[in-house]
Amino acid sequence: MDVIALVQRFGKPDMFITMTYNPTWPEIKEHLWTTDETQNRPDLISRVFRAKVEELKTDISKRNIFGKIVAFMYTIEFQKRGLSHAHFLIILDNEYKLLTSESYDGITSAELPETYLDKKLRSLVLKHIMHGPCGNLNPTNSCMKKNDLCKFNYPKSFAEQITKGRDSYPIYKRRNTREVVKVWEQYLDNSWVVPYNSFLLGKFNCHMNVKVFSDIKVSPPEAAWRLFGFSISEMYPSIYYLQLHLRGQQFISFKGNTDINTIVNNPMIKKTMLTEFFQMNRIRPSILEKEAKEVFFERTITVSEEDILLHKKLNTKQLKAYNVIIDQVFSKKPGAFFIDDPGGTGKTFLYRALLETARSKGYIALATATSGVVASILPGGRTAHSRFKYLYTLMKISAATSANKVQLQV
Ligand SMILES: Nc1ncnc2c1ncn2[C@@H]1O[C@H](COP(=O)(O)OP(=O)(O)OP(=O)(O)O)[C@@H](O)[C@H]1O
Repeated sequence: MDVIALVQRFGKPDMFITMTYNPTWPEIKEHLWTTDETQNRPDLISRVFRAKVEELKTDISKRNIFGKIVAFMYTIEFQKRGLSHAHFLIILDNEYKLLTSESYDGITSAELPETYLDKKLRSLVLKHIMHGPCGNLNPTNSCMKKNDLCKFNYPKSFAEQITKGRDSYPIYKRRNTREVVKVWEQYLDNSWVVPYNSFLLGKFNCHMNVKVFSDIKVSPPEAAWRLFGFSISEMYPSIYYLQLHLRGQQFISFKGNTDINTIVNNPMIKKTMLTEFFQMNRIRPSILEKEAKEVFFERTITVSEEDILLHKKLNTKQLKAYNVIIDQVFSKKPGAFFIDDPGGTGKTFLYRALLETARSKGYIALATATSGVVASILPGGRTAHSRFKYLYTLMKISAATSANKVQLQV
């Protein structure tokens, strides 16, 4: 989402750089103990790799090696076997955009450097930059898909000059010089060279893939979408990051020429999104609101026509219990009653009559049971743990005490 926000503000990225750590970096080698192996020193690898990433970041964002930038972002990823790599996305300032495929040539190359020109660079390309090999030369390479093709489309076709592909991504200049180099016991030519930047490869001495796509054109629907200024992302509910701070230690912004007293006396500087979030939670009567909902729920339980007549149908024993309980309820004195009789003798029938009588007179009658099945046969019934938010601790319960109990509270 953050990257989309950057793209929305500054436009599409111009360059994509992947830097992979090199276990043979001198900074790693010289700090290994004689008994150490690189793979056993993730602490050292991480520190050195971080230093390299920081240096690359400085090259890009402060030394402006590709020109002035308006935005960049990077992520660090770790392959399963631990190879750390950093992906950088760079958005160049309009003035520095590379608007023709030809102008990419100065930034990236996808050919073997000529031996006599730069021996060191050539050895680095052979060491870090050659892809795979894959395909017939090495069918089990990790880039091979099920259809026996390389997912990065290597070996690439030869090209006399840099051109734009059908998808408007560049087809890099990879001339067929007939020159082959022996890498990983295979003879490889320019079709296996991953696009690289000579300066960065020379400086960082590691796998460093540099792709440029300033020139990528947008499709007509995308162009129209952007011209209309339609939003390219939305999320519901919205998520905001709140900047955390201690009490009274929030960042404030003010104009340099503002009098300090004016700043200090401005009531707005005491407010931040975080303080207002706390304030909102203080004001919002969330607990009261919940309670009000519960009361509303209980008061609006509909009593069926059948239940309204129940008290008139009670048998002698039921009526006796009914009268005792109802008298107690309407006398507004507390009381507790335990109804017991064999199954099917009319206990639930009695409870429903009691609930109806109390509710029809405007009382709140809570019907709870220890099991959901029993609760479901009582009008407005709920399990006791749900209604009263009991916290149960698991323990061994004897058969006698596990029988379902019904509780009516008025
Ligand atoms: N006074 C009554 N008049 C008509 N039908 C009744 C009366 N009392 C109970 N019944 C009916 O008898 C059946 C069993 O009653 P009820 O379900 O209330 O028993 P119970 O004691 O709660 O049973 P259990 O303990 O198994 O849950 C129900 O169909 C109920 O409608």
